[in-house]
Amino acid sequence: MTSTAQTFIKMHGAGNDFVVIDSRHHAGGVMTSALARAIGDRHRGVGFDQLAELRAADDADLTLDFWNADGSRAGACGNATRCVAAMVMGQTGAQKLTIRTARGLLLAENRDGQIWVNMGAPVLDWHSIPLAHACDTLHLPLPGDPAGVGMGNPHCVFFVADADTAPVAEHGAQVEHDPLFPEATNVEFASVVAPDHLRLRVWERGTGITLACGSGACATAIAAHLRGLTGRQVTITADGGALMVDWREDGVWLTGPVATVFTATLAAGFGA
Ligand SMILES: N[C@H](CCC[C@H](N)C(=O)O)C(=O)O
Repeated sequence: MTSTAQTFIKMHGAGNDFVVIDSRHHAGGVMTSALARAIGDRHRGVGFDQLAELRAADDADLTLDFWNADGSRAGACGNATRCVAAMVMGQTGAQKLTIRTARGLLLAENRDGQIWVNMGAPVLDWHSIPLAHACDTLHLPLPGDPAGVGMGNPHCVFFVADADTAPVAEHGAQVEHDPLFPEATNVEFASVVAPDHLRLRVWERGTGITLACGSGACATAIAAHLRGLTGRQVTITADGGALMVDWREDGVWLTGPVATVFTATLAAGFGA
């Protein structure tokens, strides 16, 4: 891939930014951890919170794989899924898409121009989040009484009086690698604005502070509802914009703004 120029699309969903690479014509895809890390370098590469690679799928409209800026893989990325779904729907005119991801088959729907993605059922058992040992996942044995929720990736959600003053960088970096999370974790700091409105700031595993996180918004909405703080439909005000989460019987639906920034080509030999 490094000998021929590689085209990519820069997109963001509520400021959570992505490099999207369309490898549907390359069986198996082209991305590697080292190349993702090189592209993800905001000084020497392009920069992104996640890189999303599209690949062909036998049993779905497309396959999506996600990488973090440090070159690690992410099992889920709600905002990139929304962005890619909007892009492909724009190309083909499809109103619905099935998307194969590491967490299973997801459904995206265009409802009056708004792209919704069903992120699947939340994971609430300790073993599958995964946690290192059995515990009450709604009240993890950590200072600050966070909740643990899996959305195809692990989330540790702290409810705080005011998310705006939460020590996201310091506390987030520390909790990300707490031994309770054998695969590390994304970390959310949320405060309740109203029974249908949360304020959220996020520290993402493998990336750091981001302006929004779709799976984090879903995990936060689930934890808030299970703790009796909110209903099943919430608006989540992240630093980069507002996301909406609707926990229905068939899964956790997510929507929010989508933007295409530019299309460009990596210089031949980049990352070699
Ligand atoms: N921004 C993404 C989540 C990335 C999660 C990733 N940092 C991980 O390692 O799980 C989202 O919109 O859901």
